Amino acid sequence: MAGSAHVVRTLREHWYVVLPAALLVYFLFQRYRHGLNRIPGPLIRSISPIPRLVSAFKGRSHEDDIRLHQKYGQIVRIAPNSFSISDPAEINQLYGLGTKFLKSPFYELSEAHDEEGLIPDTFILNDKELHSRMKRNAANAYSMNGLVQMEPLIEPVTERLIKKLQVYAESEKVVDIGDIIANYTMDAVFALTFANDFDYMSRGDVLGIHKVMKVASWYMAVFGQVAWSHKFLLANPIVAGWVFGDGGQSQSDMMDVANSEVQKGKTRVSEDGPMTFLQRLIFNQRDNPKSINDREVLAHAFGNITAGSDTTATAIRGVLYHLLKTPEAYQKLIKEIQHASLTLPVSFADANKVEYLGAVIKEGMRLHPSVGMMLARTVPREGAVICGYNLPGGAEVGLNPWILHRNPDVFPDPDKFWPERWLSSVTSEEQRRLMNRSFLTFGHGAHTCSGRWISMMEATKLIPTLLMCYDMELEDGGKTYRFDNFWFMMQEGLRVHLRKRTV
Ligand code: HEM
Repeated sequence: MAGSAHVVRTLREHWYVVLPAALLVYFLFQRYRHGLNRIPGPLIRSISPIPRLVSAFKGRSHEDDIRLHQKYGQIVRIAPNSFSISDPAEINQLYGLGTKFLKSPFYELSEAHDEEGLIPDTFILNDKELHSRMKRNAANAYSMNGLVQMEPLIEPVTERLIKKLQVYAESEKVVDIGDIIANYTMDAVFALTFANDFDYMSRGDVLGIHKVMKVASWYMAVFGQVAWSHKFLLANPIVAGWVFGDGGQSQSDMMDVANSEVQKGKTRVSEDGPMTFLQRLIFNQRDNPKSINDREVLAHAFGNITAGSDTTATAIRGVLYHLLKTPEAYQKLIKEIQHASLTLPVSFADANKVEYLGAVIKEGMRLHPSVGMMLARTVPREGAVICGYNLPGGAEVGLNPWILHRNPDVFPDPDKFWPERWLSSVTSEEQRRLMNRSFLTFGHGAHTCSGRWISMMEATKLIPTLLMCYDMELEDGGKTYRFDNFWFMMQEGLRVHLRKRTV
């Protein structure tokens, strides 16, 4: 006892030697364990997660990561245990249908719990069996047939949008169309999921969802870099309650809308005609009660709201901004829309046939994917070879859509908004196949976005609708448009002049 007390006293007295020595051992361990020092990247990133945390905190990590990839190549050690990949050849290994790479602890920061435990949101599920069952039990609601039945539910929302914009066009006032689009996509996803919306376009963020999403995505982007910290932060119910409150009135308002739609689904007889997402799930439950339980029905429905509103708004804003910044593309698209003789309300089936519209939307989503950080996965226990390097089990790896979409080997002149690159008359089939394989806006494989066709439908209907009603011009050439990267690349300041279109 006396001996160990003496050691402790000596260490304490010589702290100025002991502390730096301990830090040095820690840094050396971080850098050299499993031979990870061979993987390219800045020295500072290999010994501490703090530089990565700072980069994420500033909201510019996509710019830092692009510079790192330009300097170090297709695999970069961006933190001691985290590796960013930019080689499309690795997409299948990381994300393909049979992949052994699970979602990394980064995603634990968006887990939510209720009295029964973890809410089964497919976005965060690492339990493969439950994840596959959840994907299956809602597959028909997200399918093309499901879309056809949901499409009419969006029309009244679009009508309200056009009326609202009309006021700005008549008064010749500049409008922040980006803000209005965020409220439009919220109303639209509520309408197609529950048949009812909360008129965000007139009343603003009445349920507080935009605010919660902003805080949640900031939290995920920053603290996700040190995911172990989550258990001391929002994973603690007291801290979470202090930050988000108890949901109160908003939660009960949403539950009222959901319960009423569930009741309608239970008493509905025919499957024909317009049908909400929620009613489709209730039909599935009626057909096969074991395939989906009540909790799963609601997890899917509320998941649509959080996963499908801001993401779609970000994508549509990105497409519009780049289109308005590129007069040749803008003029060409207007001509193509006129040539196709589309009529209001624009149907998805008709608009989908306008090849150049599809190319514009895809190009906008390429240049501005809604997610700007890597889709992080954990290397399986047995380890893996990635970009020619051995990575140990437990390492975090991923591809970032923002970076991959700027890979000049896949997308020549990558910073240019050039919709023509997607056309078969311009780009070879082989190159387009590579581009399509590398298009990560909606993720890939096992966890690919369930709602991608819903958002494609919204964009494909809305962009021509806006162009058919208005001539649009960016205020000051788009100087007020900006965005930060907090997982979502949400923009601000998409301000435009609107004029009613006469021809
Ligand atoms: C342009 C709009 C959208 C974008 C860019 C987008 C993007 C993504 C991405 C990148 C993922 C995969 C994340 C990962 O692998 O880590 C994802 C997953 C998901 N998205 Fe979307 N999304 C969009 C719209 C929607 C909509 C409208 C819905 C529903 C109505 C939706 C529902 C989901 C769901 C449920 C998942 C989880 C799927 C799974 O993990 O199996 N998304 N989304």
